[in-house]
Amino acid sequence: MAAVGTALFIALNLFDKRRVWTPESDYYTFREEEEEHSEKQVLVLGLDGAGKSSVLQGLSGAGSRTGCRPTRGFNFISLHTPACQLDFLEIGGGEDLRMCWVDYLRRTHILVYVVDSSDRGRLPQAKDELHRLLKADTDIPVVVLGNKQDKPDAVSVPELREALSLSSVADQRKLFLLAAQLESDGLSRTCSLQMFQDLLLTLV
Ligand SMILES: Nc1nc2c(ncn2[C@@H]2O[C@H](COP(=O)(O)OP(=O)(O)OP(=O)(O)O)[C@@H](O)[C@H]2O)c(=O)[nH]1
Ligand SMILES: [Mg+2]
Repeated sequence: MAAVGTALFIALNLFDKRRVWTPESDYYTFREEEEEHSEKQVLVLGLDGAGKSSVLQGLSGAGSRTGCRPTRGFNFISLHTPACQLDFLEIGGGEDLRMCWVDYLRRTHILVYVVDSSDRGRLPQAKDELHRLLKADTDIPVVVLGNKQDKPDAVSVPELREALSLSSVADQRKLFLLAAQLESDGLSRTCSLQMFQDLLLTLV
């Protein structure tokens, strides 16, 4: 049991520090620069039903947003761009999963936080969860997507800024608020997914 525990610890340590073990020598550290250019992690969070999976589906070009089921655990897609590979990790927004969100900030280059702009009753909760994340990591660039702008009861972008208390966020923080609506064919009008992707590439 102890051996398994030790092996697991070493494996986690190696993964975390990006090192490999060579039998004849000490740890060999990967050339970090090389890695940094190739893969960037984008963490996609937000309350359940906000539209995280739909965004990923749109980005992957999989088409219709209809048919997304609630994410019970994780959802992962990779986008290959000329500049780098963007690895998107969505963690489901259910109450049980929100507790582990902060644990994933550490290995992330950008946080995308999706909000259902039409779910007025849960905007205070969306705000609290967002600020919990902002407090847990004070550096990571954040893109807030005010989603479902197509719905008649959706709050406007200035209202969303107010409801999420974004003006209270420190000036030096890289924080963007974009309006989004994912059409049922997977395209977005107010915030084109291409524009969103381009923004992410400027932030990594
Ligand atoms: N009208 C409208 N509906 C949307 C939009 N984006 C997503 N939806 C719908 O909202 C519902 C929830 O979307 P999901 O993408 O599954 O939400 P999620 O954030 O991944 O939810 P969890 O995985 O449960 O955390 C689905 O029925 C989508 O079709 C949008 O822009 N407009
Ligand atoms: Mg989902």
